[in-house]
Amino acid sequence: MQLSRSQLDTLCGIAEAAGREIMDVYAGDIAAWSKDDASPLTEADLRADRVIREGLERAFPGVYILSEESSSHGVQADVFFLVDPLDGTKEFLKRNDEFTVNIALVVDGRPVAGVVQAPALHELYFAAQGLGAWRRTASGDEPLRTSRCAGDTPVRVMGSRSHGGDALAGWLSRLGREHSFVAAGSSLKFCRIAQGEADVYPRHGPTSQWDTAAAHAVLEQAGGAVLDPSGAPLRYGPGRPILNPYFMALGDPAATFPSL
Ligand SMILES: Nc1ncnc2c1ncn2[C@@H]1O[C@H](COP(=O)(O)O)[C@@H](OP(=O)(O)O)[C@H]1O
Ligand SMILES: [Mg+2]
Repeated sequence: MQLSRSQLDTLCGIAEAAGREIMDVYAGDIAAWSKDDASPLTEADLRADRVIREGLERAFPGVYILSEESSSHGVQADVFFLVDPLDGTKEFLKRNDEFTVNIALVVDGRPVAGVVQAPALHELYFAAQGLGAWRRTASGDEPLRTSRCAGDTPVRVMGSRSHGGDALAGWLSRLGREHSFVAAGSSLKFCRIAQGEADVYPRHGPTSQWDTAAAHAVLEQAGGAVLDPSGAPLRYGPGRPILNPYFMALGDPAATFPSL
């Protein structure tokens, strides 16, 4: 299944509708409670999830949806939507604007299309196989292309605002090259690489499939890659562990960096 341009526009519209729900909650007092894994949940996650599920069911009837906030488990599907209605809930609660709506289409384990919307930043990233990768702002749509990472230039490293730790510090010391470090919440880290503003995002901590799939599609279509510790592209599916392995997202697939 390959999306047409109008189907990709439909996915963008669904993400924007979810973003409006999130911003509605963001405008008021935000009540939060803890999920089983101790991560936070808010009314915004649930409202965005409902809008996305309704939108996808209407536009793509019969296609399975695996969402962080609502899923039937144990389903085997070669074609499915992988959804994180609000990635960066901690950033949302801290009110630093770095949270995103994420919708990916996965076919045979690969994210073939993805939409990442940052409603508070008024940025929309979208991509699909055969249609390229794009960033939409108030100024219009611009095509995304990653940067090449020459060996003699400083490396621009992206990392989590909320999760990092000793493993990241160790990796930076093994990098052995001049570098800058920029923190960002949620899947925006992949998007910054997709738009050529950063080179690499080494993730040494847990993430789930829905945290990465949509932005993975954007980065791949912009010329980058998301690799597991063996150097193979990260893969997705309801039959796989929901937790991703550690990974490295990079703009220049030919660049060499220390292993995770
Ligand atoms: N212990 C853990 N287990 C699983 N996922 C975790 C985790 N700690 C952080 N994450 C994931 O990392 C995401 C945030 O990443 P970052 O810190 O880079 O912004 C969270 O997304 P949510 O906000 O959707 O829960 C969460 O899914
Ligand atoms: Mg998430």
